[in-house]
Amino acid sequence: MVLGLGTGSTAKHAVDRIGELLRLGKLKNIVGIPTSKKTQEQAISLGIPLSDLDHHSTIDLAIDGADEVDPHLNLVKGRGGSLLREKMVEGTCKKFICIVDESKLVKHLGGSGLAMPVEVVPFCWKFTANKLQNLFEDSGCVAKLRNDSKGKSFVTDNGNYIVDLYLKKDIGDLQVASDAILRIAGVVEHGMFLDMATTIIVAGELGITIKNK
Ligand SMILES: O=C(CO)[C@H](O)[C@H](O)COP(=O)(O)O
Repeated sequence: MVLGLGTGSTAKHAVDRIGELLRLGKLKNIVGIPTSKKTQEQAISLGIPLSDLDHHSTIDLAIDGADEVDPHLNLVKGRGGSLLREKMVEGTCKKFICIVDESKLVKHLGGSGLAMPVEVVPFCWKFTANKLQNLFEDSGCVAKLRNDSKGKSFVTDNGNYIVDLYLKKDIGDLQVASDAILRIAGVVEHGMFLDMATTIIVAGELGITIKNK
C-alpha cells in the first residue's frame, strides 16, 4: 500500500501511529510518500519506508490535516507551508482522509479572516502579490508575504515564498478563483484543495464525526 503522509500537528499523530503499527508488526508492505521535509524526517525516525511520486504515480491513501473545511469537503491547506507537495501527493491518491477539529469547519473557504496561502516564486514576488491582491479587490483582499519566526521571508521546501491572502468577504465561485490564481505568472500553487478529500474526520466536543464524499 502506498500511503501519502501529511504535514502539520494533526498529521503528525497519524504518522506516529503508522510508525507504531509498523513497529508492532500490525502493518506490513507499506511505503510512505511524505508531503514535506519535516514529515520525511519524522517518517525516517520512525523507520517508515519511503518513496516518491516519481516511483509511484498513484497513491492508495493519503492522511492529512487542513486549515479550513467547507460543507462540500473543499479545503484550505498550507498555513503550515507545505501546500505544493501536499497537493501533488493528495491530488494523485485514490482516497484522501482529512482529520480536523470542529474549529476548522467553515461555511465558505477564505471567509474566516485567516490566511489563504499561495506559493509563489521568489523572483519579483511583490509583482505577483499585487496581482493576487488586485484579483480579489472586490473581496477586500490584502496580500502579505509570509515571514518565518526570525522575521525573514518564509521559504518553502521547494525554495519558494508564500503570499497569504486575507479576505474580508468570500471569493465566490471557488473553481473560478482557483483558475484565476493559477493564471497569474509567478504563482506556483494555491492552498484551495477543491473536490480532493474523500473523507473528513472531525473531532468535536461530542466525539468524532465522519463525513464521506
Ligand atoms: O496544510 C497543512 C500544512 O501545510 C496542514 O495540514 C494544515 O496547516 C493543518 O495543520 P494542523 O493540523 O497543524 O492544524
